[in-house]
Amino acid sequence: MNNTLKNCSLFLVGMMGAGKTTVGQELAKRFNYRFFDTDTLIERVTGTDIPQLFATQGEERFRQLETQILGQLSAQLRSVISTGGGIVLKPENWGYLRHGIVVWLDVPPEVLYDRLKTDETRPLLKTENPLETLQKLCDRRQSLYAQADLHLTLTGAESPEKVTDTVLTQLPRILKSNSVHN
Ligand SMILES: Nc1ncnc2c1ncn2[C@@H]1O[C@H](COP(=O)(O)OP(=O)(O)OP(=O)(O)O)[C@@H](O)[C@H]1O
Ligand SMILES: O=C(O)C1=C[C@@H](O)[C@@H](O)[C@H](O)C1
Ligand SMILES: [Mg+2]
Repeated sequence: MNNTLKNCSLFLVGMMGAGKTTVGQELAKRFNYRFFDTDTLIERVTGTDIPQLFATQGEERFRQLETQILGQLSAQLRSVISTGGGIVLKPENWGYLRHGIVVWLDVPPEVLYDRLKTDETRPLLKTENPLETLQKLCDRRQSLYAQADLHLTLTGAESPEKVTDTVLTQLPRILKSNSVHN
């Protein structure tokens, strides 16, 4: 199992609520790799939670910190790295993501809404119509997430373990076709 990734790292991207943190932890366990989560690390270095950080310092500051943390993590080998939903927005972040294999967990906005409707920790969803916000964000980001090496189209009914199994099944094909990692 440890050789499956040829020692490089795996980055999970996708919308908020897609399961990056949940599935990332499971993947790290299966590989016996270290697990990092950019959102958690931002909270740790700032000593603030994400809603508070957005409220006091704004999204732009959050995005700067996100890029800094991603840059540091991109030097890690043998790690699974779950990112924040907006990591794909900055072109420079792709320079870092390209240090590993990038997997897009693509979950319909209706499912994301269902998972997050009672969750208070996503400041971008503090709108009058969070479902519509999710739909718009999905539309706007679609072509950015599509730069991932592996696109998993999910219904939302798959368990985190099942999503993990699917990633593991697909990885050999991705590694074969991705000469950077060979
Ligand atoms: N495959 C799944 N099936 C059912 N629920 C799930 C699944 N994956 C994640 N969840 C649930 O959805 C919620 C959001 O999951 P998670 O925090 O892993 O998403 P995320 O992609 O990391 O979001 P963010 O970008 O905001 O960090 C959590 O309550 C989690 O338990
Ligand atoms: O989709 C986004 O832009 C975000 C997703 C979360 O993971 C956090 O990074 C933050 O709430 C912003
Ligand atoms: Mg997360």
